[in-house]
Amino acid sequence: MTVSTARCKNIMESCFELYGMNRMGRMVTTSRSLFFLLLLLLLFFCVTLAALLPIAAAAEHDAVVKRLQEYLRIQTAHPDPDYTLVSDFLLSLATSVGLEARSWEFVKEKPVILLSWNGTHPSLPSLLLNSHTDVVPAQKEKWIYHPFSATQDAEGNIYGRGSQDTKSLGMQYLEAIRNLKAQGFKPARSIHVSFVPDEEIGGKDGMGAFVTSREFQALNVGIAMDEGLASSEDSYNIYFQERSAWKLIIKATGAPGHGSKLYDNSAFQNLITSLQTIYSFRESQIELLRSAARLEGEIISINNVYLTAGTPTPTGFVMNLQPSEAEAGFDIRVPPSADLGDLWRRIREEWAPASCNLTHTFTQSDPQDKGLSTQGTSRDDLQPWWALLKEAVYKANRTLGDLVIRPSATDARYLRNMGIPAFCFSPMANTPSLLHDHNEFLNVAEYIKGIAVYEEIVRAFASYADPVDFNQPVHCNH
Ligand code: MET
Ligand SMILES: [Zn+2]
Ligand SMILES: [Zn+2]
Repeated sequence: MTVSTARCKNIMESCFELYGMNRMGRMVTTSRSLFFLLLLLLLFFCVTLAALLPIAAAAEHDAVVKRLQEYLRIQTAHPDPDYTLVSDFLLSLATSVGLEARSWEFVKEKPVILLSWNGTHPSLPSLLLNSHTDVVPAQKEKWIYHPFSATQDAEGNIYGRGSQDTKSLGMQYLEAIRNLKAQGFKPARSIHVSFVPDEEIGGKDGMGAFVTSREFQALNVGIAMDEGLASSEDSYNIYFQERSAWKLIIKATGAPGHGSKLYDNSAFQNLITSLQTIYSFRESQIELLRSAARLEGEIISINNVYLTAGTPTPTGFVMNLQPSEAEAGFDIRVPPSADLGDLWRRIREEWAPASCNLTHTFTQSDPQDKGLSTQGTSRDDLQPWWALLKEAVYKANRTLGDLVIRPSATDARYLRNMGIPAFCFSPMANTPSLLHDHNEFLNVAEYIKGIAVYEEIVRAFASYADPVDFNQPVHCNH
């Protein structure tokens, strides 16, 4: 036998051994061959898993997107929101996530839905995650896609009324909880996810009715999260107070007359005198913004939302008649620090003085609401939650801006008015703020990152045990 033949034989023997066979073809159970067999099996298992995992992840991703789209497709715009469909949708989601579901009509046909995950230490004050189910109307002819189609474009942007305000947030809460459950997390505090109606029309019959109920009291809410605003930058916006919304109507009366006649004290002249004073005040506030002396939540904004006057005909207006009445509607936003006495005086004496035949009324936001919404959670009330929140967002590899005053209103004002600290935070960064605008959208990747952020927040808040509230050891499932 030559050297090369001998080597060849040895190699063949090794190969047979590898497959557990000797030269006679009988099975030989050597520990080496068993090891290799197991290694092969393991390799097969890993390859199969590696092939299947992305398929499962893609299916899960699709399911997450579908749930958001389904919610966005429910028509909940005022004046005719379909709260019945929303209730059915949310109650069925509660079952799939494994949450206890309750629904109350504190006001008929305006359901408040509450989905709860009971904590291991239910005596601890609970965490409330709030969003609203209603949306503002949308002019479909001004949108690229139908505002209730929830169309996803090639870049992954999902268009829909409510995609920022606030259907995405409601779904992110539930997706985060779904994931935490899958990870085996056990909250120490109970977590309640509320879906309330009518926020966009003042919230009186929604959160307003809910916070004054016995059912709400029984929840013993210690900390709440509500809607924030998208940030066009890399860091998220976060709010701890908000401006209150006043809805002012100014009416002018004046002498009617022929369209050709020039005279003083026409209704339009009186209204325009008022508008000039208002617009010069408005300019002073814009200047504070321009010069960066104040942030948007720190100035008083006033904007016209309608103007009405004239004598209508079936095809337009009578064109040679000066009307005896003219009216303007305004949206005013008032920061908590504003001198309310001064604003009242301004309205009475400068914007709608009786001497110019002007009168004013308020709609939707009543004087009580002004008192209510100017009360904010102080920075002190927000400890330890603010520290926990910052850490949670950091853990999710995202960044958070400073705590500031939100320019527009939310239902959090009802909670703060009950003494409950509340943050307004929607995890939407690198996103233009398009709430109430045409073509409201949210990118799906940003939406999914937001779920991870809320996972960390819920984990941190629900695990936190204040020694004052609680003197037994809490199992914190970090
Ligand atoms: N969130 C809406 C807004 O700020 C409705 C608030 S009602 C006071 O306009
Ligand atoms: Zn909103
Ligand atoms: Zn809104």
